[in-house]
Amino acid sequence: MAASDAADFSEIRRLAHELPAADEDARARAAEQQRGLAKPPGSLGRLEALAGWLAAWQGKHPPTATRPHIALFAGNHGVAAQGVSAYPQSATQAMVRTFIDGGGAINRICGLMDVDLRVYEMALDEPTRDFTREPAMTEDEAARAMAYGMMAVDGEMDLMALGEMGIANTTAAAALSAAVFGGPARDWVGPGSGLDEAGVAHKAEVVATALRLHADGFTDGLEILRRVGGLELAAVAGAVLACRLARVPVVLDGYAATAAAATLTTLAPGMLDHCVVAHVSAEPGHRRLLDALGMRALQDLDMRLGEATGAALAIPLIQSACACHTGMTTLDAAGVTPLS
Ligand SMILES: Cc1cc2ncn([C@H]3O[C@H](COP(=O)(O)O)[C@@H](O)[C@H]3O)c2cc1C
Ligand SMILES: O=C(O)c1cccnc1
Repeated sequence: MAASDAADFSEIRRLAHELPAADEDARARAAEQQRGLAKPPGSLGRLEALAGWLAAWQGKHPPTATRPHIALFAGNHGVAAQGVSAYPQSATQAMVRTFIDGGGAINRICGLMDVDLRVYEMALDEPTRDFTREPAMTEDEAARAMAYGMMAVDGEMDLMALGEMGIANTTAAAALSAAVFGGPARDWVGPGSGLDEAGVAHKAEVVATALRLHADGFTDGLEILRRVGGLELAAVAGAVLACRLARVPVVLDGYAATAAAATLTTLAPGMLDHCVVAHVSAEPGHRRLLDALGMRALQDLDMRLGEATGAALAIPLIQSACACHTGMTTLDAAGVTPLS
């Protein structure tokens, strides 16, 4: 899909109404196969459901997880000027350089497995506008950022993990979550990369100011994303949409990535059914957001880093689900039958 195909909101809204549904036949075949494997039924717990989920959203049985891909989008935020992060905006660029040099946590995790990690730097010297004063992006900027995220997706990959890097983006995540699901700003903010209590209270004020300013403009998820999101968050949302269209199941990272994806839920029912959330972040808003979305994370590791680290850790879990599903012997072949 070319960026120009989706570079305005009306086209993106149209795409959201043409989403492929799950392949229930593939899911049923997966469930059938699970029943015969050499283990007590249900004993692999959520790994069994993961195999069915992969089959349903890839539209094939058996499912595969041999070509996983990680897209890490980086962008800068004008709202950083409000003093909402423990780190300066320049840390975004410094960390992108670190990822390219191979020294980030995400690089070390990826080094343990065969996964394609790509870092997408989005005009770091042109931050979004401060959304306590005006919308972070114009429609054109937001739609282009979404289209950029869409271009990270192709039908060759069989699993896509999505993450972000952008100083102040947990402030944007809080504003996005509050705009989509309601509730006071203080319910959605947390320390992010390391604010103290006074810092978190100030961050809540900043988010509350933005929510008041934009309240009348929150007409749907795309307007929410444009007003209080960010470039890398719009790219995550675009990639989620493109993965659905390309039949690539998605692993979302932590709070920021999930909040970006959550904006799409206003566009069509079941919008995130092809996604799993890799881990529940220690950033407190993430748990609240998962409850609001009705999603349960795969892991709870007290991590609060972002940069796709949680999503990367979920890849071997999903590969394990697939390996058991496709490679185990059957109860019959093992000569095992239950007593009754
Ligand atoms: C050195 C460093 C590495 C990071 N890797 C991810 N993040 C994470 O922290 C940022 C969000 O936190 P806040 O909203 O408090 O700025 C994002 O860039 C996120 O990916 C990092 C942050 C820092 C400082
Ligand atoms: O969960 C996240 O996405 C997160 C948490 C803290 C800092 N940056 C990102």
